[in-house]
Amino acid sequence: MSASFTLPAPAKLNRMLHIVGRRDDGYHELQTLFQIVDISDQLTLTLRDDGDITLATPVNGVAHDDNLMVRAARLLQRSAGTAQGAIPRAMPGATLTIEKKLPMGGGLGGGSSNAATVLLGLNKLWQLGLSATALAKLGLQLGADVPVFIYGHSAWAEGIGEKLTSVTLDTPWFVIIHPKVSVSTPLIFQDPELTRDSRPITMARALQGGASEWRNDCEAIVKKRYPLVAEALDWLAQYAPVRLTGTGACLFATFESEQTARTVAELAGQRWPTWVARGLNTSPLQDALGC
Ligand SMILES: C[C@](O)(CO)[C@H](O)COP(=O)(O)OP(=O)(O)OC[C@H]1O[C@@H](n2ccc(N)nc2=O)[C@H](O)[C@@H]1O
Ligand SMILES: Nc1ncnc2c1ncn2[C@@H]1O[C@H](COP(=O)(O)OP(=O)(O)OP(=O)(O)O)[C@@H](O)[C@H]1O
Repeated sequence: MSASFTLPAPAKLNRMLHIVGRRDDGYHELQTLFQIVDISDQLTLTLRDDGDITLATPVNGVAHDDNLMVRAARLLQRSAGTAQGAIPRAMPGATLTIEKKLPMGGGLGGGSSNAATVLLGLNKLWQLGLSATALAKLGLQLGADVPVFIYGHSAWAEGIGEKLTSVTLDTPWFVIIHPKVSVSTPLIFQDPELTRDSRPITMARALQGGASEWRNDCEAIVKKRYPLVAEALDWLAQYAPVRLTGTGACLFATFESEQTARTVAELAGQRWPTWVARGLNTSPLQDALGC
């Protein structure tokens, strides 16, 4: 057994996001198209036999025990160590390191993706043999976006983002910019002016796209509360159709040509942190794990 894995934790974009209701527990019912893109954090998971879970590379602003990587590892350890019907057993541990490239709280799902990579990677490193379904169920306890990274495919999502159907999307080039402001997901979802009553549509209709369907219902309120997002969006919209991903703050513009994307990214890069990314239909994580 290999004692160490280095694995990617890619970003996602919400190509569209509609809010169709609110549950009694405050969580929102969504309809969204997730697409994984080819920019990633890089994680290394190394086996240790003393049972400890340690993150050796602290992430700025996130306490060790709150880090979604550490929480994912401990959750898996607890759950596998006390599996129903099995004799409780001593579990191995892991040292985790991360090379963080994705912005935090940007709507690119970085934290959720880190958690998914830890769950899939340690499942293999610890030879647990848990199914993707079991790992996605565990992951959902950590964040609404974890399951899509566990399955690792473009997906139509409903519920709070956990009812996933694999789909195949076009794979354009994206220019992603971070308007240098942090948007709080809970605050946007609590905002009294948020649109929560979009009419549910079918997956087939969503896949046909079109300007009125491929919108993000969080966008108007995020623009209103965060003028820096509005400014960046209006700037980028000069060049191509632009949308917010998740609850922001990141914005993405869609291009058919890599060269045009790179030209616009160069201009954007003079004002904001900017990435050029290609849309994918399968995640580089699943490719690396040979799933
Ligand atoms: C907006 C999206 O990025 C779309 O992909 C996700 O749904 C957010 O996923 P996430 O960051 O993993 O969110 P979580 O950590 O699960 O939730 C953060 C907070 O956002 C709110 N929240 C989140 C997801 C959802 N469907 N409804 C909500 O109301 C809840 O107040 C929650 O406390
Ligand atoms: N490993 C981690 N990487 C990033 N954020 C983490 C991590 N662990 C915990 N967090 C916390 O989670 C918060 C959300 O981070 P994340 O990068 O997932 O946001 P996001 O891109 O907006 O995600 P989403 O699109 O799912 O809303 C961060 O502000 C941070 O406090």
